Amino acid sequence: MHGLQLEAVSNAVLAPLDLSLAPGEALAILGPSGAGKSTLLKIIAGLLPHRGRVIFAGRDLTGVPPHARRIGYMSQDLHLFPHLSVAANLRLPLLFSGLSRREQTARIHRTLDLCAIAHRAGRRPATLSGGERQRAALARTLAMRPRLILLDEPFATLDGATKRGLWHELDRLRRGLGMSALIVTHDPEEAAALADRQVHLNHGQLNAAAIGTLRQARRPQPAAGSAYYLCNLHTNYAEPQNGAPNVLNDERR
Ligand SMILES: Nc1ncnc2c1ncn2[C@@H]1O[C@H](COP(=O)(O)OP(=O)(O)OP(=O)(O)O)[C@@H](O)[C@H]1O
Repeated sequence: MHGLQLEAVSNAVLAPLDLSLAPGEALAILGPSGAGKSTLLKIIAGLLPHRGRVIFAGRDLTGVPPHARRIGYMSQDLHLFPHLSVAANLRLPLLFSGLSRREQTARIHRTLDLCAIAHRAGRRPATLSGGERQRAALARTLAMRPRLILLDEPFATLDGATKRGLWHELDRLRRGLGMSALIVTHDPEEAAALADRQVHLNHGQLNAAAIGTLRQARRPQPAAGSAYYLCNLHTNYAEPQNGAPNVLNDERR
């Protein structure tokens, strides 16, 4: 099974960069404002033109529209539709999923439950607190059960206690659903809470010297005989052996 591979990806902001992400692995992207972190996520999500190749699960995504990438993307702005209820916001990505209406409804309720926001299913986003909106946006990102999620400063606007609670829940959910993640953050504590590895981006360039491992014990182990890679080397990993219960095993498709 393959994860994410970026091969010489570049645009006006980013210098050509190579990056690999193993299935089930979470990578934090740190760096100063204007470094190109959001730009990188938007390229992977299919929202910006670029040079080079984005390969996910063995498939070259060149020309593949965002909704067909099976990649969840949550921007800093959340982009919840204000005229729709929380539940209706979750239904939108599912319209492309091939699920029947009944299956969509079951998925929506299950996901709202998982994100502890089911009690706000009928509310419009403007009537929610900041933390509730973040949960709703996260639930929408997870509704289609993407194999990779791209989170751009997901909890930047929240207070410390709310943020820490959500870190824990997101980490549990991500592992339970077996998803990989790229998480843009300015906060080293958030990186440590959510990611297995981190990279630093500066002036559109990956800083290999600052690449580090955050969670040695929880990181997916390299396949026998393969060299552990950091930034520019590609290798195949074995499936993650994190021992986390798969809370949605029956839903993976
Ligand atoms: N639509 C755009 N048109 C022109 N320039 C842009 C556009 N979007 C971003 N940029 C520029 O690209 C550079 C990188 O922006 P990006 O949003 O990727 O940075 P970032 O690392 O995510 O910053 P921050 O941490 O402040 O969110 C910045 O100089 C920014 O001004």
